[in-house]
This record gives sequence, structure tokens and C-alpha cells, in this order.
Amino acid sequence: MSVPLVEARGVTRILPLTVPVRLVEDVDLAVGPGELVAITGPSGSGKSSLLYLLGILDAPTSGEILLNGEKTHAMTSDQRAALRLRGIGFVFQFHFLLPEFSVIDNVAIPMRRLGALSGREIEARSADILTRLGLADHMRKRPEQLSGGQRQRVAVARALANDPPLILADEPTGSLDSAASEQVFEILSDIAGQDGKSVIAVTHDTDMAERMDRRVHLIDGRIVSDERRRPERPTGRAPGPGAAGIPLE
Ligand SMILES: Nc1ncnc2c1ncn2[C@@H]1O[C@H](COP(=O)(O)OP(=O)(O)OP(=O)(O)O)[C@@H](O)[C@H]1O
Repeated sequence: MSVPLVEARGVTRILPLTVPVRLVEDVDLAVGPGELVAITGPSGSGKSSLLYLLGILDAPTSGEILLNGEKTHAMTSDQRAALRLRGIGFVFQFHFLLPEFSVIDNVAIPMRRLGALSGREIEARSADILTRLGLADHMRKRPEQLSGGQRQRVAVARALANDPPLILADEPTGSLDSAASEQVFEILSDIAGQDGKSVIAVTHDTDMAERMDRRVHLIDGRIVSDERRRPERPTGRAPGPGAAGIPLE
């Protein structure tokens, strides 16, 4: 792997409570473009904590997180927010769509915040992403008019809005039935395999984890195994438009 898209180097996160809580301990992890990585482990093993650290939503107590080779430790919170907006798409177990907005307007939110495209371009791009995710007939609906699986696909579409090279998903299929889970899995798999994005997903679903390129298993905040099922994708492959690096501005 040349420069990993996201890297944790010796990352430890301790919550400074009266009795300090060790969430993540001495984690080294490097993920390259096009990799589809499962983070697994028992409940309370630190999976979500690690994902939030990789997504610079939280900061390590010691060690460092690098995005596209850039150290994030010394960045201001504004710089981190800008980096997240452009460089990282998040998908959570619960979709967190805005109920008063239409599906297409929910997908447009990150693009409007970024302010790089015109209103017409935003509308066209939102429609393209939703069409790709099989939601062309639902764009003008409100989230409440959709099934759980459709809503989660809208959440994935929103995560893709600014074409980030990194997608972080926390139990993305945790509240879905098996058919809807399969659809979301296929989409995440395509985002990695076809678009060349790095996709890291926390999951309790061992069957799904087995089908990913790589499985990182945590116990008590430590990585106890890191198994690659498929060889690393050659770095020349894939990265689609905007996926080659994370712009810092
Ligand atoms: N704010 C907090 N205060 C106290 N303990 C916390 C806090 N946040 C997390 N923890 C504890 O830290 C540990 C790791 O939590 P984390 O949510 O990362 O685990 P997880 O593997 O994602 O769990 P799950 O599979 O149940 O979602 C757990 O034991 C959790 O209870």
C-alpha cells in the first residue's frame, strides 16, 4: 500500500472519568483506497469508538490519526469539520434523515453546506446518486413514506453527496431485515470495488463481515486479528473522480 487513505498509529482513547474508561488501546490500522473493511467484536469492545476516531469525530488520548498521510492532531476544529465534510461520508445505524425535507433535499444537504456547486448541479447530482441506489421513484417523497431499507439507502446517498474517498458506517444494516441488509451491503461493496472508495463498517453481522475484503476484530479496545480475504487492490485501480485524495481546504 502506498499512502493509506486513513491510518491509526498507536491510537489509545481513554475517557477521563473518575474511573477512567479505556475505549481503544494501542491500535494500528491502515486502510487503502478500494478496501471494504469490517470492524467486528463483542458488544462494548470499542468498535464505534474506533470508527469515531478514524472519522475525526473524536480525538485520541495518545497516538495519531492520519487522513491521506496528513496528521489530524494539530488541526483546528474548523479544519477537521471541513475535512469531514469533503472527505468522509458517515452512515449510522439509524438514518438521521431530516423528516421535514424530501429525500432529494436530504441528499443535497452536504453539497449545500460545501457550497461548491450551483443549485442546479446539486439537484442533478443528488438525482444521479439516488437513481444509482435504486431510489429514482422516491426522490420527492418524505423519509417517513419510505421503508427502513429505502431510508438507509438515502442515508448512504447522503454520505456519497460530496464524493468523499472514505465512507464510515456504524452498524449500517443493524436495524434492517435480511433483504434490505443485502441491498445495503451490495451498495457498500460497489462503492469500494467499483468507485475505489475506502469503506469501513462496524458490524455485528458475521456473515456480512466474512464477505468483506478484510475483517478487523477487536476485544477490549485492542485489535486481536486483522484478516485479509482478498489481496490488496492495486493502488492504480479505481479511485473515481474525487476519490484520489482528501482535499484539506
Ligand atoms: N461516554 C461514555 N461513558 C462511559 N463509558 C463509555 C462511554 N462511551 C463508551 N463507553 C464504554 O466504552 C466501551 C466501548 O464502547 P463502544 O460503543 O465503542 O463499543 P462497541 O464495540 O461499539 O459496542 P456495541 O457493539 O455495543 O455498540 C463500552 O464498554 C462502553 O460502555
